[in-house]
Amino acid sequence: VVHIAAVNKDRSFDDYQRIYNTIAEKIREEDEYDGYIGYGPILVRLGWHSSGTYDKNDNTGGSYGGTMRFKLEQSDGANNGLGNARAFMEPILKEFPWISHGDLYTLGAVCAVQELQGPKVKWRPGRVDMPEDTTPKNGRLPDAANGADYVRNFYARLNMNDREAVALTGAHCLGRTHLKNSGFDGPWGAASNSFTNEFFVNLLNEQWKLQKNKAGNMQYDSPKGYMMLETDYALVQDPAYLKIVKEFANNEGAFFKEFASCFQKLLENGIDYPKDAPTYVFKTLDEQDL
Ligand code: HEM
Ligand SMILES: Nc1c([N+](=O)[O-])cnc2ccccc12
Repeated sequence: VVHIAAVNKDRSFDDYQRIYNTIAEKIREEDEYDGYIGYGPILVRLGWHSSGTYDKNDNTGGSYGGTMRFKLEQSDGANNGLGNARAFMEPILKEFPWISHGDLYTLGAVCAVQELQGPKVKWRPGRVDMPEDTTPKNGRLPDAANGADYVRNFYARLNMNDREAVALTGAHCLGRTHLKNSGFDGPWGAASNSFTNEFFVNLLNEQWKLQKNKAGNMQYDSPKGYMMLETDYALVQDPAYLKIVKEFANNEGAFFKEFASCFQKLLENGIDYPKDAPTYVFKTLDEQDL
């Protein structure tokens, strides 16, 4: 399968910055969502899950076709709860009907990372909505009840190495798990809406206890009420991963640099960009004094 980015000559950087600003202002405005965590984290998850179906072996899945808009993909249990993110995006699609779903879902994720004080993430337009029958089968997204070998294998399918895998999982500094969505619970209090290297600091500094949660699923809990999934904790069980966790815990800049490049790579997996395709770095609201 080949997906060529369609360069829309009628649209400029300003058109996309206007969409960015609309999303960013809506995140700011609707701050009460999910116990005042806000929509940032779930918008990051929407962009990630739109892209996480990619398979490097046959170049299928990924963000290009915007197939997250179809009920088959939405019915994947791993996507439970993302209806809130899609509902957030509905009025944006109405106001800017010219943007593809793939471009919107990935732009929203980049906007959320930047507005939550994360690194600047480069973004390129050109994804084209594909028909429903191109939707990848369910089951391509990862399952949290696994260890390091599974994690390494999963990320390899997305063409991600150890450093990229650790950096991407660092997005678990945002938001939280919800029993009704995934059967995992918490963290309470610690759930944050600012993008930092705290996930790695927590992994190294907290006492973690593997226990059954009230849904009967295994998760790691800490005395402070933090939690880690088994696939999170795998990053300190595997010696190669642990080395990178320590680097990112001690050097937030190194984490930000790696995250910025591999998040863009994740959101663009499977897409061929013509040489005249533009690359955009959006300004935050703060940078525009908005
Ligand atoms: C092995 C890989 C991964 C697994 C098994 C995993 C699993 C999960 C689970 C079970 C949840 C809780 C969902 C809920 O109950 O609402 C979650 C939340 C989240 N994940 Fe991951 N994840 C993985 C990788 C990633 C990556 C690569 C990113 C982004 C780069 C990411 C971003 C997020 C965010 C932002 C949330 C919070 C969403 C919210 O607060 O509503 N995750 N993840
Ligand atoms: N906030 C989180 C943490 N944490 O340490 O705060 C750990 N793992 C998570 C997994 C999914 C979503 C949020 C998480």
